[in-house]
Amino acid sequence: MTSSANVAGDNRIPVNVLTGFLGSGKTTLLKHWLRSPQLANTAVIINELGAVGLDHLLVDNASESLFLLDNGCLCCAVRDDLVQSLKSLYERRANGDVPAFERVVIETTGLADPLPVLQTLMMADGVVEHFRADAVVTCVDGVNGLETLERYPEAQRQVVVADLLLLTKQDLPEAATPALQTRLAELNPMARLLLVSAGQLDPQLLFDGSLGAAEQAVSQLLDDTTVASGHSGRVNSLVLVTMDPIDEIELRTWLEVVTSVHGDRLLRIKGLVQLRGLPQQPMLIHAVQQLVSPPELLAQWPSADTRSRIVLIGEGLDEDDIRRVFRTFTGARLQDLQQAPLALLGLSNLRLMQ
Ligand SMILES: Nc1nc2c(ncn2[C@@H]2O[C@H](COP(=O)(O)OP(=O)(O)OP(=O)(O)O)[C@@H](O)[C@H]2O)c(=O)[nH]1
Repeated sequence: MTSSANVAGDNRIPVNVLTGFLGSGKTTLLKHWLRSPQLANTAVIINELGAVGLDHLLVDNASESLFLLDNGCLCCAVRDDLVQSLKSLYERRANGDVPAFERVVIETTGLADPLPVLQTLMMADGVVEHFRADAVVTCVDGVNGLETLERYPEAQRQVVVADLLLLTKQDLPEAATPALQTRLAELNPMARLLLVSAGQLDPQLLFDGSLGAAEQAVSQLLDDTTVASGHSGRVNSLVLVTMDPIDEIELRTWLEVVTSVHGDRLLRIKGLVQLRGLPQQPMLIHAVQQLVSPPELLAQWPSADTRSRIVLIGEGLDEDDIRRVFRTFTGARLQDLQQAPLALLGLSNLRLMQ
């Protein structure tokens, strides 16, 4: 089965699950895709870990159908909320409250096991009547991917369930492709594999019938007993929030220090930072394990909130220690968040936002 245009008599709205481990390039791909005319009528659901969702701010979706499911992992205790969200999305579409989208893309958290998400799409009452699971797209980090596959069962399951595997970051000299490709072919020989740089991939692929659909991938995963299941369970996240502007050099130094001190226990940093002397233009920072991306000055803040917000995800991160080191390097006073600052997997509330 392939995209809606090719499924005779099936008028249900196709849903693509976009998954991949932390920092593998999902949002980069999504941003690129949503600029293309083929995906102009696409509703997007972004599921994020951490007490402060940022990805939805960074995706400049031309349509108004962009939703954030934050603070919990779709595959865990909050699965019912995905059902409610899809039902509500469909009702709002029927009532003309949101544009008449023709496709949905769900970007999972980097730690999601995609199987329960797909099972929800395929079986939940109120969902299967209106939506059908289409191709699963999995990003695999071309730099860290091999090691990540060995360390994290989530990453393996994301690969096994894929119809399309995208090996990202091919522009980086650190990209270690051949061994990783061999491993991916072992885990999922059926999936199509493409090499990608900076999210540059034509979304026409979703429509042309060349990909499988999620059903195949799911049955493959259910049959495959060699793939480890579930969450590794050691991962936590925390967020640093401050109203104090931060010196750029101090910020860059802190980034180098925190990534090297915590080594491979630190999986992900992303944040928007208000620099001293530049109140109108936030700096976007990203690190994936020890690879720090060049910080990027954005033209403007994506929302009215101009506080610096930095999300860190890792294994057993000591929040007090990280806050102390951040204060030491930047001098910034950190806020205590109203919501629980440590958003453990699946324990927080899920909500639907526009
Ligand atoms: N050089 C290079 N950098 C990339 C590429 N794809 C993603 N990145 C960078 O990798 C970092 C993480 O990319 P994202 O697209 O945010 O990854 P993600 O999978 O959405 O991350 P999470 O939502 O945290 O799981 C960012 O700094 C991106 O700019 C690529 O193909 N080449």
